[in-house]
Amino acid sequence: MKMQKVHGSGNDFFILDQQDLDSNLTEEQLRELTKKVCDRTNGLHGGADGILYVQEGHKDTDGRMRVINADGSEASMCGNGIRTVARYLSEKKNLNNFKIQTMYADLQVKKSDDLANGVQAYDAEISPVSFNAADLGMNIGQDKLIDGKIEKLSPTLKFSAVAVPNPHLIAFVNKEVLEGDTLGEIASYLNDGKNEIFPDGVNVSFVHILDDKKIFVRTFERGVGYTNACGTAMSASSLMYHMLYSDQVALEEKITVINPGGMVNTIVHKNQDGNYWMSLIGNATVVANVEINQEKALAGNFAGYSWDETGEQEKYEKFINTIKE
Ligand SMILES: N[C@@H](CCC[C@H](N)C(=O)O)C(=O)O
Repeated sequence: MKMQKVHGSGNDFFILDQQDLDSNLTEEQLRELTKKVCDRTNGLHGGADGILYVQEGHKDTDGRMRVINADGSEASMCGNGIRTVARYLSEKKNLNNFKIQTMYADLQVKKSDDLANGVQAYDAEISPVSFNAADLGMNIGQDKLIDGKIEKLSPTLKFSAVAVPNPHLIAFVNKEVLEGDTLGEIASYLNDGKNEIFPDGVNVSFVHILDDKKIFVRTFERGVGYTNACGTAMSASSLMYHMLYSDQVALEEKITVINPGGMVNTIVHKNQDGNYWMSLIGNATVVANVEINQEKALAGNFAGYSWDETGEQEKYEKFINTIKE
């Protein structure tokens, strides 16, 4: 069974095309395979943040992406991942500008200019956007939360909750809080499977404004934990940056988003019916082409797997070093 090891901003995944399966997978087997392959300790070549499962899409699209988190839970969307799936389908079907079917929307994707030599980039639509508690799976006694307190979580921090369409809880913080333990403490509680605020969990991000139109986003993801980056979180954070700091960034203006794994650019749009959507532009790096035995992998046995590196990771790291200078 073939797979690709990929990443967007260091948020890493295995792309698994249903057409490359040795035999069909049940839903339970897909979840179990993901947990085994992505395990950071005993998984495949250092594991991953999840599996991006690629299937044929319905007639208005050129493919379908399902997002399986490292813990086996399924998410409605993956911003870093859809850029890598866009590249995979672009190269498989010789496309440049097309739509990918996701759980709640068919999303436009297109190839973007390379970020540097050997660092390919794609532009992905992030939508739909909702602030409604029902769409967020949020129970706080009110329908929306925009720059408001949740006393049970923090006496001081102010949060915004937005679904893009997966759920995100976002707070703007200073550098000290950004780098501290509070994010992990709050996110671990909200993803414990028992709390009443987000019973289905939520991706939690702390955002620090670095400069005009430049932010740093650190994310603890539902179903994964801390990741190098979360594309939907960076998009949601960009939207809240525009809404709460509109003097710094207007609609249609490019925002530079830095994260522990690299960077992306985002643009916040508002369409004629008043709904927001974002463009998420960033790398789509193929680290290696992989071959494993599917039956053995389901048992967590990766003996004899092949790992054929593309050389792109070295070029990505060289690019990132120029960003961090
Ligand atoms: N890292 C992804 C988001 C993956 C799903 C998320 N953990 C969730 O459960 O909603 C991204 O780049 O958006």
